[in-house]
Amino acid sequence: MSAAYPGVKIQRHLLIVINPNGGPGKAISLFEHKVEPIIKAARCTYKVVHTEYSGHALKIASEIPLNEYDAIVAISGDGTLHELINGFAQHKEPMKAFLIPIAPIPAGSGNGTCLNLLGLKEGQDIAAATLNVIKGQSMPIDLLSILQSGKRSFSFMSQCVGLMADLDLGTEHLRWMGSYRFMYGFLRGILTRKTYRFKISVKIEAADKVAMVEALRKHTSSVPNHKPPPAEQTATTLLPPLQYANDYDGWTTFEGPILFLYSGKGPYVSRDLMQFPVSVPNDGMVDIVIQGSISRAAMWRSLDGAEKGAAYWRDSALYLKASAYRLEPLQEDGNLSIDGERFPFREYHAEVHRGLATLLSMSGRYAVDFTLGPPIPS
Ligand SMILES: Nc1ncnc2c1ncn2[C@@H]1O[C@H](COP(=O)(O)OP(=O)(O)OP(=O)(O)O)[C@@H](O)[C@H]1O
Repeated sequence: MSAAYPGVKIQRHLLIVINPNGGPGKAISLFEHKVEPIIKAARCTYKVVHTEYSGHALKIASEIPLNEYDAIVAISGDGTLHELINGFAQHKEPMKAFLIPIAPIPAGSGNGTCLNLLGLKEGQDIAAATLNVIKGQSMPIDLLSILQSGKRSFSFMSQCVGLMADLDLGTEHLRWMGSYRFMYGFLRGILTRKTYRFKISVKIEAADKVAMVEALRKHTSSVPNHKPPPAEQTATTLLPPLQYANDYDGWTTFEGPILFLYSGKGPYVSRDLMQFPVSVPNDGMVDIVIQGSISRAAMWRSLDGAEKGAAYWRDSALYLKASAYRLEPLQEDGNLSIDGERFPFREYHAEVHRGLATLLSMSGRYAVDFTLGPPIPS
């Protein structure tokens, strides 16, 4: 048994949160037919809760008893994970709540987190995700504070405006299409080729694409870090303070019409798009892509290799790593998507907190390879 469960507690006690409405609406049947037989065979014990309304997962996480569950399993999409993280933030002991690992099982439309944890081949594989529930190890992940109109929330995955927000939030009525709705939204975006005006201020930590790939290689070849969090995380009951909300010393500002800004953690945002190929779970930085206006033909060509991160090397796309940034729309209407959820289209401040939350992972890093090198000059 100890060889089969190296460094891992045997027979975990789990809280299983199922969103019956996520993605194509098959979460309950996936649980009963695929997940439950495996966790029963592994002799895990568990309590099952079905989310009954939007915000229910947040409430569950905000009231979760500490020291009872070894993990929360979310049979859902990324929206439910967003709620669980924000529920932990509202817990009376948030720093301890954040130490409860979350293990997602893909039952939504995008399932970017599962793709990042399990890789492209197994990202939709319910058995592989369930194995991670049973045997995965804690992996600290960075979170971003999002401060908007004085209200603070947390993002674990992505923030986007412009085309990439329109193709997500503007296609919500097409959830039945699964991840194909994102492709439909992109094709619609090619036709309209709409640009947006923003003021974007960034505390840049890295901007050299070749050096960022080298840093990724170093990370992938290092031993994964499953160490418990530093003592200061568990010693305090307070959320980490915002360091840069009023300090813009040394920030860089961009202004002008752009196609989109997409920022976040984790290489895949969907099966068809490796948006942040050099993202690392807990480097304390958010990856930011700012895409300037390009022709319809170039937009069309950008689909080629998008699932392998080909856009990373595109000259028209600025790729930055930052510890904080601020985005201010310079126009009235638009969509702001944070972890796939709709937020008011207003100014916000974003700031990274290193390794604040915890996911379960078999490998201790994103199970994603970025193999494309820079284009050879012609
Ligand atoms: N019983 C319910 N009725 C209505 N909405 C619900 C219910 N339970 C959960 N929700 C809401 O469903 C939303 C979507 O959930 P989820 O993220 O699980 O799937 P998804 O959005 O299809 O997947 P993805 O985020 O990967 O696109 C969440 O914002 C959640 O608040």
